[in-house]
Amino acid sequence: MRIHIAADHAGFELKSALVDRLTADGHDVIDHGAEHYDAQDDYPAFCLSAGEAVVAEPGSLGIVLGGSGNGEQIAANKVRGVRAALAWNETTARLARQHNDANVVALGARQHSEEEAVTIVQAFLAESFSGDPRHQRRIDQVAAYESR
Ligand SMILES: O=C(CO)[C@H](O)[C@H](O)COP(=O)(O)O
Repeated sequence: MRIHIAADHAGFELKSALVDRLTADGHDVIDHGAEHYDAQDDYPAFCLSAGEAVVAEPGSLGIVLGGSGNGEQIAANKVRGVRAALAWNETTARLARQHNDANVVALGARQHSEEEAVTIVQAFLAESFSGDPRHQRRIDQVAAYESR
């Protein structure tokens, strides 16, 4: 699967670990920065770039990383067509796909061990949208608002 990943300084180390792990899992991972560790960098441009790439390439998924994942989720969700979910355990990661058809997952690198974060991301990537009409209806309502 094609995966677009992005992180600021707080998620930088986890991003490197995820690029290695997900590539080893057979995914095609595109890194949208940060390219280097810079303790003063800002997350929006990286997350917006990953979000735009996900929307431009249907079927791909995105991962945005920061200290909490909150700002990264907020930024990614500004891209029309992005449904970014903040996942904080395997269940919320799976539900983001099953119920919300999330195409981007946000994670707080300061909230998890590396192993925990990898497991959460792998759970997100392995899950599919249920296609249940009640979930689709709700997603469509949000999309209708977004396209006004
Ligand atoms: O999680 C984040 C945004 O939601 C950022 O990674 C976090 O705010 C960065 O903090 P600092 O500049 O103090 O390292």
